[in-house]
Amino acid sequence: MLLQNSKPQYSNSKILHMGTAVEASSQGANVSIIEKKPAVVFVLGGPGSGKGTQCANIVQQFGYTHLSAGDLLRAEKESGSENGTMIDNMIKEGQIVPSEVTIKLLQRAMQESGNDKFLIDGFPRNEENRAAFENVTGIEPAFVLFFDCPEEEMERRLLSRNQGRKDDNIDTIKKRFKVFLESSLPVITYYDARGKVRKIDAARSIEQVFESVKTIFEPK
Ligand SMILES: Nc1ncnc2c1ncn2[C@@H]1O[C@H](COP(=O)(O)OP(=O)(O)OP(=O)(O)O)[C@@H](O)[C@H]1O
Ligand SMILES: Nc1ccn([C@H]2C[C@H](O)[C@@H](COP(=O)(O)O)O2)c(=O)n1
Repeated sequence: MLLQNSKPQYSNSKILHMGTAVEASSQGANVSIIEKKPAVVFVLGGPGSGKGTQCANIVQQFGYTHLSAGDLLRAEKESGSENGTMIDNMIKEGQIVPSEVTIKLLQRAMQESGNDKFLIDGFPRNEENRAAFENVTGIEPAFVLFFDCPEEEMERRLLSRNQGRKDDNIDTIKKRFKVFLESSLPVITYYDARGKVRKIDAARSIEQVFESVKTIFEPK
């Protein structure tokens, strides 16, 4: 098993129901994104492991659309949605928002993008996210990009991120680490058992990490 043999930093170790498919609006065709069988890469790793940073590089070089589940949830909260208070509370506590909410946001963003290849960053975050996405969309990821990074390094990065995020404080960071270990790592283990995990040593410079990432996306 990849996660066990290659000394991971952590060793302990939901978009459309065909019936609820969102119809294309801005792209002209009334075809749901799911029917187009998009390529999906899940981008996972602990808080601060560098997922967003590397996704920006992948977008530039390989033409994917980057969808950050966290960014979509923050934008939904800011939009004054009826779920705003719930989302805000969950984020402050480092907890995971119910799959139904996150999947709807991902579904809409995929539909509106017009693209057919997606980096889904920070999702699935737990078994409920994973199973619901699969059930609702029928989509299996092409692979899972896993950024493996020690907690101390992730903590350093988050505390100096300086983007005004409410959850980048030490109390919430500790809660996020706990949720990552208890709920998110099992999802990575699930995909690893199916040969889908591409693990990257994320404790290096941004440039070094991207060199490794490129080898995964470049055509063989
Ligand atoms: N390889 C790296 N070396 C040093 N700093 C990095 C590296 N990668 C990202 N950073 C910095 O660390 C911080 C966290 O990175 P980023 O936002 O990409 O992480 P993330 O995994 O998306 O975090 P989250 O899950 O909290 O959204 C940012 O300030 C970023 O500039
Ligand atoms: N699938 C997800 C992704 C994110 N969230 C919430 C909880 C996270 O702590 C927060 C920030 O996510 P990040 O930007 O760090 O990826 O957003 C969630 O509930 N479900």
